[in-house]
Amino acid sequence: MIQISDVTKSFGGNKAVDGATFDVEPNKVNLLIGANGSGKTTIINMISGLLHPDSGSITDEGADITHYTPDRIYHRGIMRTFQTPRLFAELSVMENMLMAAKIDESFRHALLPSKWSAAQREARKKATEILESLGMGELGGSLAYNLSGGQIKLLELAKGLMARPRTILLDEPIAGIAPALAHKIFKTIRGLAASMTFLIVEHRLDIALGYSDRVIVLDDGRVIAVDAPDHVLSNEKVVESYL
Ligand SMILES: Nc1ncnc2c1ncn2[C@@H]1O[C@H](COP(=O)(O)OP(=O)(O)OP(=O)(O)O)[C@@H](O)[C@H]1O
Repeated sequence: MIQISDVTKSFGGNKAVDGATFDVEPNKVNLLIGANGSGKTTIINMISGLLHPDSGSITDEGADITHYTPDRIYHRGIMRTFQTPRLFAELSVMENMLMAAKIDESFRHALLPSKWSAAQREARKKATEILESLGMGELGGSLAYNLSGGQIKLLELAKGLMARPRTILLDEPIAGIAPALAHKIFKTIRGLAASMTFLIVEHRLDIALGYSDRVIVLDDGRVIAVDAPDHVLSNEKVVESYL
């Protein structure tokens, strides 16, 4: 479980996150919502090590990761995606997937060509499985710049899964995606939550709530509610601040 405890982060005089405390429960789809500028992405950036809190702490399975660098966070099994996908447009879908593969430490240190090719074969197999599970099995050879907006979002998720994360932080995974594909992305997330933890920032509540287990609501950098998806929209504080 990831625990965010009394975390504060300011940019100049602007308190983006102001004493936020909440848990990211394991094997659940945890949804993080709030108005524009309420601090959601800043929290994702702090959990993934891109930013560090001014005060407060972040723990993962009891370990204090508050000041870990992004690569240490990644090697703990915490993976993130970005609002704007970061792909290599000139490379194929499969090549993008292979770039995201986590090479086992022993292979990195051994530097034996035979081991590298074994690692590559394994990564390619894993990439094929993930692409197929997301209905993108046919697209391995396509150049990333030929993908639709929805397929790009799916590839971003697929790349995230290549590192076999325990926890995955998704920043607006369905922004700008047509409803049918958006539902498909969330259905996939729902299925994966049996063996993985999700913390998802998303504005499209009409879709996201139906696939979430719990909702954390931010207002002006503070957590104002942690509620069940079917109660959150009638929570007075949430209606007042966000809806
Ligand atoms: N690097 C930065 N430098 C200065 N101010 C920042 C920076 N990052 C975020 N902020 C400010 O911190 C506040 C919270 O921003 P953040 O991006 O975390 O909000 P958000 O809830 O993710 O918003 P959105 O829903 O629009 O993505 C905003 O006032 C924003 O302008």
